[in-house]
Amino acid sequence: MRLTSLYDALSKRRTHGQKSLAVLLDPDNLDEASCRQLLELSEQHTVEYFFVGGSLVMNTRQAALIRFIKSRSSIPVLLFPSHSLHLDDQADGILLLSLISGRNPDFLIGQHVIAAPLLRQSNLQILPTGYMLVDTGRQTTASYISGTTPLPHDKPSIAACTAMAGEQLGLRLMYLDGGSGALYPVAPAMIRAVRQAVDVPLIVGGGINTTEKAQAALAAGADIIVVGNQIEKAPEFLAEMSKVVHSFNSVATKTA
Ligand SMILES: CC(C)=CCC/C(C)=C/CC/C(C)=C/CC/C(C)=C/COP(=O)(O)OP(=O)(O)O
Ligand SMILES: O=P(O)(O)OC[C@@H](O)CO
Ligand SMILES: [Mg+2]
Repeated sequence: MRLTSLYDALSKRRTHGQKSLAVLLDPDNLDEASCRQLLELSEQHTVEYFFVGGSLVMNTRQAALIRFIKSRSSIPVLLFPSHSLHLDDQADGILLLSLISGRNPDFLIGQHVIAAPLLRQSNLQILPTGYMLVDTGRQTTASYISGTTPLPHDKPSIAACTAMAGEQLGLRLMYLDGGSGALYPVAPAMIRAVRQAVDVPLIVGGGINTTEKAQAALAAGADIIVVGNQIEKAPEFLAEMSKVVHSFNSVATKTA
């Protein structure tokens, strides 16, 4: 299995306390003009990763979207797939999610069995990721589609034990996700508990739509924050998020 330069870079950043910004691009919501604008903004303001995916992917635009990004940007593209149908060799890597907050065997291992031979043949770098959906005020597409109950938002110890089990099973990243457009983001107490429970890099997303929410997630221990909806609504929010993440890094460097 390709465990990978992307993963090495990610863990090196974590070791050095360097935080990262991932911009989530949903093929269902992005036309070429908006994508072009986001690529321009990401040239002016540092973005470490593009995540590409959506809970449904109702059209065949994903391939064209990735081709468009790869022809114009050197920022790594990571697939964020909701299904084994959504593989695409043009991307650099894949967050190979196992939905460990749920008890649906299809999303714990079933989709992975179908994807395994295709992944073996592809050039995608594989990032095995413990994916935890967290209840953040309303049912999200991801929890509905996967038919799973998200983690209760005020039970950090359940999240910590879930992440611990995922790490013991060999997963190399953890992703705490409040879901697309969450009413409120994953609680800092939960992020802190997971951060203390495991050593692997921690991704946090869902409902990050203000500077304060981004700062709170980073201060609680997120290594990568993911922002989707708010950048779809207001592209200039990308610049704001880049500033938050990278000013956090410069403070960390100065105090190291
Ligand atoms: C093994 C492979 C290749 C796939 C399985 C992947 C698994 C286990 C997925 C977990 C369940 C799931 C449905 C995750 C959704 C992840 C995702 C792409 C979220 C982003 O989409 P949203 O933005 O939340 O949804 P909308 O499309 O509603 O905006
Ligand atoms: O779209 P938002 O709410 O930023 O969520 C991003 C992502 O974590 C959802 O899976
Ligand atoms: Mg979306």
